[in-house]
Amino acid sequence: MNCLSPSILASDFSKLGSQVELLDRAGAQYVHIDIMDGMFVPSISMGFPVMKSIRPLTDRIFDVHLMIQEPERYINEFVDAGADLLTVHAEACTNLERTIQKIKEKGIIAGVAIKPSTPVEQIAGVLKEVDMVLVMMVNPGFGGQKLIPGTIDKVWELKQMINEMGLETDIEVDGGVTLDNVGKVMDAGANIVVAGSAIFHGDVEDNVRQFLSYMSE
Ligand SMILES: O=C(CO)[C@@H](O)[C@H](O)COP(=O)(O)O
Ligand SMILES: [Fe+2]
Repeated sequence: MNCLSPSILASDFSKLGSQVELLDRAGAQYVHIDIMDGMFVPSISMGFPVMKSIRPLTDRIFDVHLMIQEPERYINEFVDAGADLLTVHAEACTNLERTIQKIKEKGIIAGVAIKPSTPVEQIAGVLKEVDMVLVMMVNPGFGGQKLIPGTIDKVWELKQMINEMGLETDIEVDGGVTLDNVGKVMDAGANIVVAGSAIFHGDVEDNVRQFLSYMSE
């Protein structure tokens, strides 16, 4: 199934609650929550209190993208804060297999993410264990960047690998996705689309609807 996951990093934080309600009303299936620790990536974004405060506002899937070093330290806390889907970076884990196992033991959806410079082969060993692979289309750390064209080939490559292994793993693309390039990334094999700055400008509800109608074609 194709799903849209608007990234609230690009939202107006002074009215975060009403913006999340708006995403829900417009039909976005996921809410993408970027967690940055100032170590794995240079920036610091938000944490448990923010997640807890918006959790009662929607039943949509909380798609939590952990850009933090050694994420295994905080899995329990993110689940308690309302995560439905936890994605950890392959580059950030001391023991990737154990981290994924720990997420799955909590009964939620498990994802693994790779940076643009990380080859898909690096996650071949955990593909059978995860529900989703997040392919970064920009270097993680900031919203509003331009999609790096070579990353689309990585999505193709990953899709092929998933098919060859007889799996049905979801592929999420994150960073620089707009209405102009969403067709290309979906043709390459992505079925979950993160969009931040392309959603949070002008009429947010209308932007969500435009993405959704494009993605259902
Ligand atoms: O994880 C990240 C950035 O590190 C993303 O989720 C961005 O927040 C997406 O924003 P846009 O590139 O769509 O503006
Ligand atoms: Fe993200």
